[in-house]
Amino acid sequence: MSVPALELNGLKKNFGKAEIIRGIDLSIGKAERHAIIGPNGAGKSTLFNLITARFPPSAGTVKLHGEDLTGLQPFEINRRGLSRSFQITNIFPKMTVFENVRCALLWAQGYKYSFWNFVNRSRKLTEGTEAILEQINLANRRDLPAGTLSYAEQRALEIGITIAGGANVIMLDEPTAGMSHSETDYITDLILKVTEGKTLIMVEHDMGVVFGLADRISVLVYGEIIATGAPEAVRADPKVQEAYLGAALEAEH
Ligand SMILES: Nc1ncnc2c1ncn2[C@@H]1O[C@H](COP(=O)(O)OP(=O)(O)OP(=O)(O)O)[C@@H](O)[C@H]1O
Repeated sequence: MSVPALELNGLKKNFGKAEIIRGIDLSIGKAERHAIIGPNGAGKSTLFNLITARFPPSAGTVKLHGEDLTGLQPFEINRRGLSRSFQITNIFPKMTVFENVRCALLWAQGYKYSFWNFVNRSRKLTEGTEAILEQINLANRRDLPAGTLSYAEQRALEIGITIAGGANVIMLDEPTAGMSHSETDYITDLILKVTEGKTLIMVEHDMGVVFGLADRISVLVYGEIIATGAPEAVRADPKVQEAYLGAALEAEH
């Protein structure tokens, strides 16, 4: 069997006496699209923060392509091919769309705040930026300040920033939160396109998006995964219906 893209073993997180993540084992394959769903407060964001080393775990390990990430800094994990977005919009509103993506590419390539003269001359960087703008359908918006884009376009830009470094494991935290139906469909198609051949790990509350995108789903309830499997198997699981999905699907209608 090939090495999983991401592997969690016995992962736990306590805040003080509160056990928030209570022993998670999960293996996510290469090029798999995996959704993590569950009620508010179940620990989904905390789990994301553990995987990306924003929080140190209280116990357990996270492995990326078989390599234990214990003790690494978030940027070191990023360099190993894992990139995440945040629930909050994370763009520079006064910079143009083009500059936002170029900046993300620069970071990915290890540049910091200097070298602007060099940057202007760097054809490779410009071409890389243009390729990402095409992928996220924002080529015709390239010279606008990012803050003037529509909400859905800003989220698309954020996805562009997340994929800019060429990571092969992409983590998206509620990518369609706050969107209309048409915006949600638009972003779902975009995610399918830009994660082709990559591993996607996504927290999402919109069940239409989850069932449209995910190869497998894990259901997190009170810090534990109560079910993992293909969408239809998870949907039919009585434990999942009782703990979450019954209410979540009803809320959609
Ligand atoms: N830094 C922290 N210190 C203490 N408690 C925290 C901290 N971060 C999260 N928690 C608690 O951990 C629990 C899980 O929170 P988390 O944000 O991970 O849930 P979630 O599943 O992402 O929720 P939502 O769907 O609402 O975003 C909550 O009870 C929260 O109050």
